[in-house]
Amino acid sequence: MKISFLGGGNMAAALIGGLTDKGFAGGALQVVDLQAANRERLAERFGVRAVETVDDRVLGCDVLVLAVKPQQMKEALAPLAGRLAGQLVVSIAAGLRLADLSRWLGGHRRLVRCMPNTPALIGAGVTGLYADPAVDAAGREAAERVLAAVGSTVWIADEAQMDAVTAISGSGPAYVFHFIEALQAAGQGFGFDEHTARRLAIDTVLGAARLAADSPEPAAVLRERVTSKGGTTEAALKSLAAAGWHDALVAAIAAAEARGRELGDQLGKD
Ligand SMILES: NC(=O)C1=CN([C@@H]2O[C@H](COP(=O)(O)OP(=O)(O)OC[C@H]3O[C@@H](n4cnc5c(N)ncnc54)[C@H](OP(=O)(O)O)[C@@H]3O)[C@@H](O)[C@H]2O)C=CC1
Ligand SMILES: O=C(O)[C@@H]1CCC=N1
Repeated sequence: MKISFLGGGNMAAALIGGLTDKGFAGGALQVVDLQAANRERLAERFGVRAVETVDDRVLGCDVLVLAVKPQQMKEALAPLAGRLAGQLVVSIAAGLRLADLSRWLGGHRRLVRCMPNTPALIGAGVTGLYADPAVDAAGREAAERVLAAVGSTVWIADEAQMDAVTAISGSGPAYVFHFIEALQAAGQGFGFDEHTARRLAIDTVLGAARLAADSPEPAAVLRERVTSKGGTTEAALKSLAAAGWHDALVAAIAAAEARGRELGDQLGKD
């Protein structure tokens, strides 16, 4: 399968890294990016062909992944309008709706909207996918093959819910990294050196996530098992509750979802 990427930034690099790790040959992958530094890094690291503008070789792919920022998409797609035929187009852009992408592409309908996340780089991503009803089973399978190579996949029945996927799992790694930062900073505040504090923080998150993934029990039960009556965890959780931590996190995720819808509304007007 030949895959071209329009945009070679953070997320494209994560996907390309994950795909080459999984045995996709760098020679079957191409990237278009405006930044020479990105092109050089991707070509050197993964052996992909990296070019500044779309050419016939880029268009001669089976799957074209749209990986520019939502605000850059309309302009980036202009040179492609009317030049696509059988290629499956997979957009990873937050907010942008298939109807708008299709219009900007001159009516192309072999379109799948998906939302991966950066752990794709190590094959540990999760991606939500939604296909235009015009996409056949082979098109859905091709999209799934690309994204399943870099983690788990979930098909979403209603395109409107893609903004919620974006808010939970697309942006989600940032919330977890923020949590790790706080755990590590607290450790360093207690006088641990950076390495020790980092290990304590990261291995805690890793272990807890693996336990949650392997356990048939809900996270709430696992949390209660850590929380001895009158103990240290109870003290910490009371402090978090007093600070409104749970509600703040839920509100933050709602803000991300709303921003996705807003991007779709604003950018789709053009
Ligand atoms: N980062 C993440 O965790 C995730 C991101 N996404 C989505 O992925 C997309 C890319 O995000 P991200 O990788 O973070 O963004 P980046 O800004 O890192 O990457 C986008 C790249 O595309 C380049 N570019 C802009 N216009 C064009 C063009 N016309 N032709 C070719 N290349 C172009 C940009 O160059 P320049 O810098 O000059 O503009 C930049 O290097 C977004 O739509 C985002 O919503 C989805 C899931 C997770
Ligand atoms: O922050 C963003 O808009 C993108 C989409 C999901 C993760 N990063």
